[in-house]
Order: sequence, then C-alpha cells, then structure tokens
Amino acid sequence: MEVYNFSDSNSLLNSFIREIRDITIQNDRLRFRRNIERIGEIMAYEISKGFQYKKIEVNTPLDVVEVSIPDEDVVIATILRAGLPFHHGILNYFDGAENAFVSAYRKYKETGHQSFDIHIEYIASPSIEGKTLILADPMLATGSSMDLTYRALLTKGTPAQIHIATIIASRQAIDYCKANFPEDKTTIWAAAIDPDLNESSYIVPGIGDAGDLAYGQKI
Ligand SMILES: O=P(O)(O)OC[C@H]1O[C@H](OP(=O)(O)OP(=O)(O)O)[C@H](O)[C@@H]1O
Ligand SMILES: O=c1cc[nH]c(=O)[nH]1
Ligand SMILES: [Mg+2]
Repeated sequence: MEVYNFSDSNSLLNSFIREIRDITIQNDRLRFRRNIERIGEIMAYEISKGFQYKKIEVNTPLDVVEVSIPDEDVVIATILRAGLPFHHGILNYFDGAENAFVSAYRKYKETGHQSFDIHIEYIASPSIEGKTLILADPMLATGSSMDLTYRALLTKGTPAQIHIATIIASRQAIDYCKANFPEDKTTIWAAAIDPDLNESSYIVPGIGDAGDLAYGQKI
C-alpha cells in the first residue's frame, strides 16, 4: 500500500499546514476552513495524477485537438463534520464527482475524554460499485472513524480503488489503515504524519480539534 506524505517535500502546501497548526493563526475560522479547502484542492490534483486517462478530441475555434482527460468515476465520501471544508476543496477539482456523507463521531463516555465509542448515525451515498472512492477526513488519529466509515459504505457497493485522503495522520493510524484496508487497491495521502497520540487520542503535535476549529465548539 502506497503512503504519500506531502511534508516529505517542500511546497507551498507547507504554509497552509503551518497556518492550521499555529495557535496564533488557527482560531480565525474562515482562514482555517479555507486552508483545509486549499489542501483538499492540492491533494485532489496529486491524486488525479495516478488515474486512468482517455483521449478525446476537442474542437477549438481554429482546429481539433486531442486531450487526455481522467477516465474514472469518482465518489468523494466525507466524514462529518470536520471533513466538510476538505470535501469542498476536493470537489472544487473533481467537480464531476459524486458525493457521500457519513456521520462518524466520537461519543465520550461518562468517565471523561479518555474513553469513547465511534458512532455512525447517518449515511447518504450513491452506489460506489466499481468506482474510485476518495475517503476524506482531515484528521486520522486512531483510524477507527475511517475504518468504520469504509465498512458502512461497503453496503453501497465495492469500490475499484480507494484513496484515503487526510491532512494530519498519526503514525499509529497509518499502520492501522495498512492493516485494515485492502492492500492491493488502497492509497493513503497525508499532508503530514505526526508521531504521537495523547491520552484522549488527539494527534500530537497535531492541530487540536479540527471540527471545533472549523465550526466552533459543540456541547
Ligand atoms: O481516527 P479517529 O481516532 O477515529 O479520530 C479522527 C476523527 O475525529 C474527528 O472527528 P470528531 O469525532 O471530533 O467529530 P467532529 O468532526 O464533529 O468534530 C476527526 O474529524 C475524525 O473524524
Ligand atoms: O487530534 C485530533 C483527533 C481527533 N479529532 C481531532 O479533531 N483532532
Ligand atoms: Mg472534532
């Protein structure tokens, strides 16, 4: 399974990651959401390089020209709620894609923030049979939300290719996805891979709570 870590090379993307991490910048919600969206746009472009392409003829005002265009049926499946701006960024580039939304969230137990279950209560998806499935979530901490979302989506068909698109992943979650997703057809795309999880399963150094940073605190 290929794992791409965009932070391994220098690019403008690093500036967007810097801004979503920096506590003096990240609380500007409009900027935070737009940076997540911008990273989604760049990631969509990079993912597209591995697609199948077909040649078509295009009539310009002056002549006919052959152009290679992507030849895959894409479904962008996003985990609510932090995934929403990321979804928009990916969809800005794959504008012909179909879309799926899954609500997977951490429900904390009475005992505090250390212990929680992942709940899936909502799934709105087209058929994913034979299609290219992009699973989008900016945070891949333990990998449980991504894994449960994928299993919920399998009720809608079996995808031909799977792209796990994330912004900050933990090293542990990368290993978890490698062990739980089909090896032969899954690719992982991360803007950065961080070393640790804390006792509340937050990524360290990470960015904090992506959903809250994008949309405000929930009770
Ligand atoms: O890899 P995991 O350990 O499963 O954690 C990652 C999940 O946690 C966050 O969502 P959260 O449950 O905080 O919901 P939110 O997006 O509504 O804030 C994040 O957006 C992922 O979906
Ligand atoms: O670090 C983390 C882990 C889960 N969800 C977040 O928003 N951040
Ligand atoms: Mg959250």
